[in-house]
Amino acid sequence: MTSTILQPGAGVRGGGKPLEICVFCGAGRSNSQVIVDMARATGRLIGQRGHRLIYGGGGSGLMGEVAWAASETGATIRGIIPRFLYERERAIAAPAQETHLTDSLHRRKEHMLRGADAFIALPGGYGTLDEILEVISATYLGMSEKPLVIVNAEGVWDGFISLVETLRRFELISLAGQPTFHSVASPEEAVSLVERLTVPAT
Ligand SMILES: C/C(=C\CNc1ncnc2c1ncn2[C@@H]1O[C@H](COP(=O)(O)O)[C@@H](O)[C@H]1O)CO
Repeated sequence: MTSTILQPGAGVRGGGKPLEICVFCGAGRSNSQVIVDMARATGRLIGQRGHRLIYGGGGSGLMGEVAWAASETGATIRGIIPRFLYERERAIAAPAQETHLTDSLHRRKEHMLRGADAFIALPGGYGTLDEILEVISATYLGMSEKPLVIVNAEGVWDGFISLVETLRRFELISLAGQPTFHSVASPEEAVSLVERLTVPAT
């Protein structure tokens, strides 16, 4: 995908190029303040470092937290949401953004995968898990080289990471090829890693 060159004066701290960072996370809010804070920190960092947010378009739950924090720090936002979820996930309560309505969850994922330079996954439920697996599958099958960084806040992804390790140990997942995802402990590490691993097309 292509990314826009920054105008003079605008932009990414440290002189890098702005990235389209797609954040996957729960539509629910979580009962953990640590997780909510990490969602907000992720959105804030994306804005503070001059990147753009792509996300699921919701205005509530962790999705809403990421989007509002990104918006408050000046990020441009693209929300991609299926029509049937628009009301249920309170897209009306989301910050100003370019909203892209799709006909299905499948089309939403296609847009996210095509439009982003990199992916950050926060805690979430089935939907987040599904999005993580979509990116991992594309990387595993050699169809994508875009990095996926999982923020393992409160150890919510421990079970998933351990399952992948087990599948590798039994050689049910190939050990060859590039890693299909990275796991970090904090939003700061996630955004820094994404910046390091991503070379947007010019
Ligand atoms: C059983 C699995 C996936 C099936 N479920 C979903 N697939 C795709 N997207 C979904 C699914 N359930 C909810 N969503 C949407 O994803 C966003 C995050 O949801 P979360 O469940 O809170 O993480 C949200 O917009 C959901 O509506 C596993 O393969």
